[in-house]
Amino acid sequence: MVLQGVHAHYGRSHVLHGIDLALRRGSLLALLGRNGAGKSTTLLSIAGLLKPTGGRVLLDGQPVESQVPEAIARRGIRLVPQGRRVFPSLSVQENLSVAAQARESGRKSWNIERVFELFPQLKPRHRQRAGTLSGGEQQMLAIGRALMGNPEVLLLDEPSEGLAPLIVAEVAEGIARLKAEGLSILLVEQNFKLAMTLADDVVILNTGAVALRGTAAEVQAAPELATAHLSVI
Ligand SMILES: Nc1ncnc2c1ncn2[C@@H]1O[C@H](COP(=O)(O)OP(=O)(O)OP(=O)(O)O)[C@@H](O)[C@H]1O
Repeated sequence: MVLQGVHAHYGRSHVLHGIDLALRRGSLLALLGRNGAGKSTTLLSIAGLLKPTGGRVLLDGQPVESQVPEAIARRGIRLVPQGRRVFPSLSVQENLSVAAQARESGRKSWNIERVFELFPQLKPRHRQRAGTLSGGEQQMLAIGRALMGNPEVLLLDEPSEGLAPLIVAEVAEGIARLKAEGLSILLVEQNFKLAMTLADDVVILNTGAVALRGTAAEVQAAPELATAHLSVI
């Protein structure tokens, strides 16, 4: 997936100023930056929930930026939004089954059992209402819902937010497995260390523009160049 010069506005407020990035197939790109840098807006623009006001979003070389969100999802781009947003009054199983969508992807298709293999602690809770799950379980369920659409590209918006370190490690383990299976993942994170354990490539935004880009190895070699643009060290 490639973004070429993507601009976005909220009303008159111009928040993305020509974002270029390339997510290589089967890799994980960490999109970092301070609060308000434009990370969530970038994900919303890719998913079609906020229409870009300029530029292109290409999936396998085909532009998708003018399509409606449902069509973009069917093309294989799925967003796990910030704050999870599972259906609180539906059970775990119902949350997953309503999200199921067959899609020709050339890889093993997702079903509820496979989601439970990825995140085993969801299985004993399959009848429990999603609103009563812990934050970590809700995050796992939100990722599972996206997987039920058999995506090629997963957009993850701060999956570690508000979770205890042990739970963060479990979610991260699941994300690493998805990458190993060949999914392409765009990960927005405030947790720099976590992002660096998962990333192949890094893009850092500052006030709606790319401030730094490189491979994870390049950023690891000179982390101060990255952390200068972040709130946390
Ligand atoms: N619905 C909205 N209406 C108007 N302005 C918005 C809206 N959502 C975000 N913004 C503004 O757009 C800019 C980018 O916000 P965005 O949420 O993309 O940042 P972010 O990097 O994801 O930060 P955070 O970590 O706080 O979510 C900020 O200046 C923010 O105040």
